Amino acid sequence: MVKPHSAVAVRASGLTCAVGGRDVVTDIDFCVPSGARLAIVGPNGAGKTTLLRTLAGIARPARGSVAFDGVDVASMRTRRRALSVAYVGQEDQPSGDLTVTEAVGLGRTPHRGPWSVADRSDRSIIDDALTAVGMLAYADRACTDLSGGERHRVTIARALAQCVPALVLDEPTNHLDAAWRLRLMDLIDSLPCTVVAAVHDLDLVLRHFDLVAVVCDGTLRSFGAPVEVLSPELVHDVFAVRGDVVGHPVTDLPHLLLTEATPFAASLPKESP
Ligand SMILES: Nc1ncnc2c1ncn2[C@@H]1O[C@H](COP(=O)(O)OP(=O)(O)OP(=O)(O)O)[C@@H](O)[C@H]1O
Repeated sequence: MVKPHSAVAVRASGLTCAVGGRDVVTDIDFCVPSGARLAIVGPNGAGKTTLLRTLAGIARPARGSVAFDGVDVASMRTRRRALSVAYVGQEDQPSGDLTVTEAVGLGRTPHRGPWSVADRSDRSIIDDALTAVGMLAYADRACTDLSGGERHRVTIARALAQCVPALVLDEPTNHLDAAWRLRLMDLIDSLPCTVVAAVHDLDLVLRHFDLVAVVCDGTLRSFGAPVEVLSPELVHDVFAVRGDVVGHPVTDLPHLLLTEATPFAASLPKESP
């Protein structure tokens, strides 16, 4: 099993994130305790990716700051940042020219000195990461010869091999089939690091995350425990759907059922006479 280094607390303070010269989310304040899992939810275009990229230090904040255990991410040198946080984007793909092992091995780069090659410990971590995502049997295959879901699992494995105290994942279940969606969530549950992930499936948020941040209309609409935040009223206001928490008939665990989306056409401007 891959053992990321110890977890960090992630704090956003007065954070405003911009893309294309436009502020997308403003004045975000929250703290994710060390080792906790935060889901970021919101409608399409709400600014989740923009916020995640800023949290991971890939984009600079327009205003405010992000700190890992009190250290400003924007002040970190590239290597220090790569030892602190791994980011997997929504559509990130391993480079086509590499084998699966080589692509996952990129996660070990920040841990090595210049000109050094992967040692036995690196190879063991790479194998563990591939095992965790069910891709060890594909280790010698070219990444070009993989399906979309398999490539995505390799990208997740690269982040696991980075062995960092914070993982930032944009839609981690993208491209995955039903079993791998659940396996990946169980894997994320088992990691000792802090996890921040944008997630569209609110039912997964309810069952797998300690905290949820709802981003809507450019602000942090709500933050807290999923079972408290994802009320029918909020789900209706933010997502324009009906959301009911119901007990699973076999396990009795709470699940969020989404039904009755407000027709989109109803919110289009009427044609003038
Ligand atoms: N490169 C860009 N230049 C200008 N505007 C952009 C750019 N990328 C995204 N945007 C806009 O910024 C806003 C936030 O985009 P972002 O990708 O952060 O949303 P999101 O919540 O992750 O959406 P989704 O759920 O669809 O993935 C959107 O209105 C989007 O159209």
